[in-house]
Amino acid sequence: MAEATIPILEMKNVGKTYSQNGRPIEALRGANLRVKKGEFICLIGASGCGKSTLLRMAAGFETATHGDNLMWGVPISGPGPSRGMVFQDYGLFPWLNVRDNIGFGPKSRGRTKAEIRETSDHFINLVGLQNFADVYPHQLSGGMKQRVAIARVLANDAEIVLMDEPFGALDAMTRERLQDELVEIWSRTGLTVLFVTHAIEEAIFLADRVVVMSPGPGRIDTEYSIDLPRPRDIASAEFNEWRRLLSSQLHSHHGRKAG
Ligand SMILES: Nc1ncnc2c1ncn2[C@@H]1O[C@H](COP(=O)(O)OP(=O)(O)OP(=O)(O)O)[C@@H](O)[C@H]1O
Repeated sequence: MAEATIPILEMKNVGKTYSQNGRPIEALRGANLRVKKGEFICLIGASGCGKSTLLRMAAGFETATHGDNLMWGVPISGPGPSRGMVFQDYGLFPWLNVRDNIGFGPKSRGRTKAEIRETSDHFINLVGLQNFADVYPHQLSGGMKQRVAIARVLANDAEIVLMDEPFGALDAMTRERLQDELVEIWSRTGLTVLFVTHAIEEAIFLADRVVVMSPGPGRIDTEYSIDLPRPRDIASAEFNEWRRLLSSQLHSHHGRKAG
């Protein structure tokens, strides 16, 4: 099969049962997901529906209890640099400047000084931080930290970036700015992104495809391709139509009428 037709990430009938004080907790049942290279996928759903579990399985931090969890058709057997996790606090090393944060992965994999410099400069340019290479994380804005975090996973050869509610704790204005920046980096780099969120609007703004999950046990319910042109206008009638549709779908899971 040609590479283009193999999904970068594929879950086939994946289930996950945790054990909590000897009691089984079925976090995920029968999940099927195909992610194509370059797609931006948002996972959305009520608390406890297995979003983080699914993301952590894609990262290789968790193993499936049953089913197949594949990258380029090969079983994922543990964490690896090709799947880069970006954490809510960005996980930057405060004692390293931007260049050294980005060069950390290549350095720990034994690359030469010249190679590390070339790689970090390449990704510094890619995310537009040329003037900030020698600056430390505490001197950066939230948006810049995000750019460093993404450049760092890219410099580590990530093909897919996994993000678990990275903007969950931010005020609305910062959040909107970071969403804009993320879409801009994604469209420029051809990255594949799997992004967990609770926020309907965020999912519609970011995603090519929104995957709606539901709890008890966690499962994938429905997928929607968001066919709105980019950059997306959150005030448009079409955007509102998506907001209404997803809201009513999510609220149907816990019996509340969508407003
Ligand atoms: N390490 C674990 N051990 C035991 N149970 C777990 C573990 N991780 C998650 N669970 C349980 O699995 C279920 C799914 O959790 P998960 O964190 O994947 O959901 P989520 O949709 O990401 O939730 P939230 O939106 O609140 O972060 C929950 O019932 C949770 O309590």
